[in-house]
Amino acid sequence: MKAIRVDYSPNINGVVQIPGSKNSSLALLAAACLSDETITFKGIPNIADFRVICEMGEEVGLTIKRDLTGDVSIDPRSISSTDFDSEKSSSFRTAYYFVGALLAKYGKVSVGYPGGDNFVSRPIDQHIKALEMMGAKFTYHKDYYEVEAKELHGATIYFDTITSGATINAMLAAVRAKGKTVLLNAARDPEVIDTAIFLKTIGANISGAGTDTIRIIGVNQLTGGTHRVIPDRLIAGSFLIAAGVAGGSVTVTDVIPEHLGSCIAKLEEIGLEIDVRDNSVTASSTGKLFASRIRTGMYPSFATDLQQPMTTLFTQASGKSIVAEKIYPNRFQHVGQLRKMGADIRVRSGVAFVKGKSNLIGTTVSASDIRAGISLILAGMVAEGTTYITGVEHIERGYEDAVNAFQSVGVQITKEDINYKFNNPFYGNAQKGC
Ligand SMILES: CC(=O)N[C@H]1[C@@H](OP(=O)(O)OP(=O)(O)OC[C@H]2O[C@@H](n3ccc(=O)[nH]c3=O)[C@H](O)[C@@H]2O)O[C@H](CO)[C@@H](O)[C@@H]1O
Ligand SMILES: C=C(OP(=O)(O)O)C(=O)O
Repeated sequence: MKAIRVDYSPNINGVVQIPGSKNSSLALLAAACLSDETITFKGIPNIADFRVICEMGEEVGLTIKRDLTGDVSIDPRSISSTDFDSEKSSSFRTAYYFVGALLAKYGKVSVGYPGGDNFVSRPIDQHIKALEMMGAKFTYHKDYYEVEAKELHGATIYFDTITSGATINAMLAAVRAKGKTVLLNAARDPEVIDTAIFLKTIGANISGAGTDTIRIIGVNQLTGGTHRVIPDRLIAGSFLIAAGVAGGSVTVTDVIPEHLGSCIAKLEEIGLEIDVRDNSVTASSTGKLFASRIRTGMYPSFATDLQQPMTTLFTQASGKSIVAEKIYPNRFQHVGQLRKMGADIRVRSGVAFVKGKSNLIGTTVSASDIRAGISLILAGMVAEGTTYITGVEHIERGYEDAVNAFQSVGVQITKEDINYKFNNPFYGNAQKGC
């Protein structure tokens, strides 16, 4: 079994170059299929989700190639089928974007049910509602669903809840649909804007992305083009939080600081010194960490994907902190693992009450999802002794090389095969039973 090993690493220091955003990349890879020519993307991270999309795409004739410079080219002209393998398409979250992107052109798409990080409930009713209002018909099977539309038409769609996924999916479907689509109560996330900017580059008629009303007028043809993916604000935020947990100073470069607004403001409140430049942000500890509260929300509110690393930071702040998780009220799988390391956290009805400062102790813990994994790496940096984190495959869905990135700021971290350690009495620190 692979595990990430983290040894006590106080006072981290260094610079991390932030890669392209996973969440934008997942939307863009599907959006490219709307084109009638070849698309080139710069900055798509080589994460597990990308690799599975390449495999899934290859099976239906969708050619996705990465060249030696890291650029990814996609040629949608060779698509010969729109029946995606259900197992592969269920191994990540966003296979549903291929429905939105391919439906107008091909009239029928089948994919597996969405996978990705499991927060108990992640409905897709707003995706279904939007596509049905545009004329799509869903048929549900045990492991996959089929979506058909003789002709997709524009519609005025009001989202009952703000959702980045359904906003992007409806936008993809509307680009080649007949007539005008208006999306009301749309998500304003940077990834929505990035997808819209790319689509406009290749000829889509979209206005209003970044506001809560997006208008799309369907077009018949889209050209090729080149687009650079926006930087991953969630990786950047996690490294800034890391400086608070371990102490020291971390600079994240190649970022769009505006995307980190709520995170930066919170870190300042908690006691970190933040220096914002044109395309970099530095977080430095001041030796003080104040207890605080966060309430997650859709952009520009505090991102749910930074809630888990922030919870680790609160374990190191003296006093009582409160974490209200409003997007995924069950996104607290990391809490049990942090408690195993000595954290004092209670969860009630979607709210975590964190009492700090706790002296954490290294042990074997398990990452249930990407950000839970990151929160455990951060905890391992200040825990006494050694922490082993299993569930590495979850972390690798979102990070190309988390170990290398954390090493670059001085964290003592490696990826190891831990089976032999469990069976070897000389490795007393590696405990079983995660
Ligand atoms: C690949 C990707 O981009 N993943 C991100 C995306 O997920 P994802 O796109 O799945 O999340 P959404 O923005 O859609 O979800 C926001 C909220 O809307 C709810 N909802 C969503 C769709 C729907 O049909 N019905 C519904 O009720 C969700 O349960 C959640 O409470 O945004 C989440 C919220 O910022 C992030 O945690 C994920 O990292
Ligand atoms: C929840 C996440 O990812 P996904 O939506 O891909 O499962 C995440 O990136 O934290």
